[in-house]
Amino acid sequence: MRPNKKGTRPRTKDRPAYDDAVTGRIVTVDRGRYTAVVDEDGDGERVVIAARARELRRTPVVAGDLVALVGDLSGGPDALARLVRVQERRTLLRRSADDTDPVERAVVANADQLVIVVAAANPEPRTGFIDRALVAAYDAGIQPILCVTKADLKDPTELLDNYRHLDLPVIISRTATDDEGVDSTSDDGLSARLLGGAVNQLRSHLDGKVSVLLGHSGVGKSTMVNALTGSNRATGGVNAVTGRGRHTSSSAVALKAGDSLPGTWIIDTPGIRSFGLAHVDPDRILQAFPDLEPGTADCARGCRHDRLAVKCGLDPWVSEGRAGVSGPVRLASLRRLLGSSAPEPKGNTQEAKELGEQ
Ligand SMILES: Nc1nc2c(ncn2[C@@H]2O[C@H](COP(=O)(O)OP(=O)(O)OP(=O)(O)O)[C@@H](O)[C@H]2O)c(=O)[nH]1
Ligand SMILES: [Zn+2]
Repeated sequence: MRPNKKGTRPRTKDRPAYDDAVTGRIVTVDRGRYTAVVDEDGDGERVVIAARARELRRTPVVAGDLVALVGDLSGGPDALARLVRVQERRTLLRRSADDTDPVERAVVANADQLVIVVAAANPEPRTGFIDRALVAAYDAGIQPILCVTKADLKDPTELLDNYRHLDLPVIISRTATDDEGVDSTSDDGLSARLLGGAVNQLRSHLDGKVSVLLGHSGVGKSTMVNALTGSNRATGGVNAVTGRGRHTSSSAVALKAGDSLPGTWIIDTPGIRSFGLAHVDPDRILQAFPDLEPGTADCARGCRHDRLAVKCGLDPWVSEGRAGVSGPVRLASLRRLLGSSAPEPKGNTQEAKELGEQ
């Protein structure tokens, strides 16, 4: 019998088409296991654990990714599905380990917003950290939002002066003493009563969107996340499985916010404290400083605008006050970022490493 050529040929050359695949959203990745939500906001919403198909071995899959799943999609305790495809990403937040590391790492896929959380005091806010996060957000095409916590400890006006020129929504949070407050508990079990108005303001920014929260340890991030997601966590479902209580790795975790529109996700990034920017083009860094950018019009061609630049147009731009009172601080910040993404002059490697910690 002659073999039927057509019938034995695989559906595509290298891999089957998986017509029966179901779409899931990755909520976290832990030691080769991918936790996804399928039938999101539907009656059959459930958590499915999957392993990556062999042909995807080299493709990074991160929180926020939309993926195709086949196999056992029941969501039962021992069920293991197979992750066979990653959908094209709308956005991809990336970092490199430090500014000298050319390997870029995917952090979160398909985020709409990056909420940069800093405390007004305790710990002291670092503009270097905010600036790095802004560059990473702009580079990824993600809208940044600045959330300043602990405004009860210190007035954040001076900090915020640095960012007045940016199209940057700012939310100022603090504790409340009266019944306007929302009680919340941090992941370490410390309780705080946050000003309800600030929590609601942040909530309205997050509604219907996928938002990444980024902040140093101790700024009050988990207190805020729990204030936003609390009621939903308590009812179980997705968060009973993906809540940080059971989560041991330091990778990003997507959480559903309680009482919010469908499609609202908060992605917490417990292990990420700094953003190396080795992967970002210096021109993109400059774009994160729209208060300074026009000052480069008079630069010589090829000017790097960094601390070694001669006759850089940014120097008169700032000294003439055209970038406002915060101009000198902003220029110093820009130059730190440019200096560390550009090829380092010899002998400065240590400094670049330290700046990576900012
Ligand atoms: N004064 C004041 N304290 C706050 C505020 N928000 C949170 N805290 C307290 O700050 C401490 C740290 O808060 P966490 O929510 O644990 O901070 P975190 O950013 O999640 O820190 P890690 O869990 O280490 O990542 C806790 O004692 C909170 O109760 C605030 O607005 N004002
Ligand atoms: Zn210049």
